Amino acid sequence: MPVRELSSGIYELDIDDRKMLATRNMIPGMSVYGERLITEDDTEYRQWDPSRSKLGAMVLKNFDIPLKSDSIVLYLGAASGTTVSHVSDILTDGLVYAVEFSPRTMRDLIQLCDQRPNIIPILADANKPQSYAHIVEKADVIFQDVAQPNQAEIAAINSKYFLEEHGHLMLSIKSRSIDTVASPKKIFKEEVRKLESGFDIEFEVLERKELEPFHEDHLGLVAKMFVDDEE
Ligand SMILES: C[S@@+](CC[C@H](N)C(=O)[O-])C[C@H]1O[C@@H](n2cnc3c(N)ncnc32)[C@H](O)[C@@H]1O
Repeated sequence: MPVRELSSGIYELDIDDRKMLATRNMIPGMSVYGERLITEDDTEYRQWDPSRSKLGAMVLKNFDIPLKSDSIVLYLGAASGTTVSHVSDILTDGLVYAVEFSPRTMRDLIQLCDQRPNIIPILADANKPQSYAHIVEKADVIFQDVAQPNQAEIAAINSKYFLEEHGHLMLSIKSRSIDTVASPKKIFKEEVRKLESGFDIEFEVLERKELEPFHEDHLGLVAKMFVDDEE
């Protein structure tokens, strides 16, 4: 079975002429959300369903994914850990701080963390980074999937607290969480404008693409914090 590494720790498997996105399973034999496990050359892979993961969709939309095996990641909107589990597979020498504010969902996430020591679960509101600033270290990547009307603002305040100077912000923006009637394109344009110049820190947007057909009315975005090296 042909296996191709698309990005650090992210693979495309060719099974019966069908391409499948996957990560290497950190805990062989255990699936997390009923996904398929495939073994090839003594390595077990876990199927990664892009329609259940904005990050998975961003991989298939050919974003340049800034995750490395030793990255420190702050993940906002972890839910029960579907996507966080794949980030955990990718970060063989790194760590993911997973923030989620629903206590019920957090219970599932904690079970996942029992098996995966590189996930640190944090029950907190991403609007209040000061409430977890004593736990979280500086991050190479902030990934945010909170589906809230003030997504850009949440991204900015967390970046201010936690993003390394040359780190990356990855964002999934759901237009309907911001405005149910306005056109998604208009909403995305305004969110990009806010990130570029709406806060006291500025971002340089490196890539932005809509996540269809995997997620309707969602924009994926990768940005860098703007740092004036001449100061
Ligand atoms: C779309 S789901 C995330 C799915 C997840 N990223 C995945 O791919 O597996 C959004 C999650 O963000 C959480 N959330 C929303 N607002 C939040 C906030 N202010 N702070 C922390 N979590 C939040 C919700 O409870 C929900 O679990």
